[in-house]
Amino acid sequence: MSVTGVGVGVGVGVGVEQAVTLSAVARLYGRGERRVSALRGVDCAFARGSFTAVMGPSGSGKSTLLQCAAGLDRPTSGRVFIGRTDISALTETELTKLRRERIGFVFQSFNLMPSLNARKNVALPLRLAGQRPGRARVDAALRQVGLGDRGGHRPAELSGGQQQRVAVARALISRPEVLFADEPTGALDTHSSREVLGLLRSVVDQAGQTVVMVTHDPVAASWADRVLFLSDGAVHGELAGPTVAAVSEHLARLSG
Ligand SMILES: Nc1ncnc2c1ncn2[C@@H]1O[C@H](COP(=O)(O)OP(=O)(O)OP(=O)(O)O)[C@@H](O)[C@H]1O
Repeated sequence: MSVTGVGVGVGVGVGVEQAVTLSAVARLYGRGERRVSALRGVDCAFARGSFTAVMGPSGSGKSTLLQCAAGLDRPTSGRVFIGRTDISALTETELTKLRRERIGFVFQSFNLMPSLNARKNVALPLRLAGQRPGRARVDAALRQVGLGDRGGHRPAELSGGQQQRVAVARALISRPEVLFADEPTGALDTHSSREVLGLLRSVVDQAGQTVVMVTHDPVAASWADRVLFLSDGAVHGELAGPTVAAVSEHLARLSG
């Protein structure tokens, strides 16, 4: 099958070069008069080893797109591929396994377990999958995010930026192909945001993983290779090599 649309190129198929592909993805919520079309037949793809920001006005469908792409939500129609795997065709059990092994997710609110120290938080996804990760592996993940000396600290003993970096280490411990991040810097100050964005950049540049990040912030988006714009549940253009000014201008046009 072939996928067309912004950022994909006419006739480009679901190939090894794409980490994630959405084909005619629609997501309806509610019934009758309360029916909402959060996504209206979105076609897009995210290349392996790329960093994409997804932007758009409030309610344009950004979080829904991320949730469907990450297998956390199911589209009403259309298909989602992680690599060449059609995740729309998987059972819940298969999808859970795929999410554990091939996908990482980072949320705005960190979602760390308050009673566990950083090391235990990072190890948690592997433990839930029935593995017992060695101390060396967990410490290496914490070192990767610059927190090699904070493994024994609980979330309350860490700054917001450090907590988000623990969340990134937790998402990366399974060495996922794709890291999805929904407003990862939304709760952070400028300095901590820069640390987290630098980390996401290095995940792409040094580890060759793929990052897809929803953000409202043109500065955060300027760290990406590409910005994909959504408006009213559909893709409305993209920018390669985004600058803060170009992103702001495009957003103003979409909102205006
Ligand atoms: N569980 C749900 N039930 C009903 N409607 C929903 C649900 N989730 C999202 N929606 C609706 O779908 C549309 C898209 O929502 P979504 O959260 O994807 O937008 P967004 O671009 O991420 O918004 P924001 O920037 O405000 O976070 C909105 O109109 C929203 O109200």
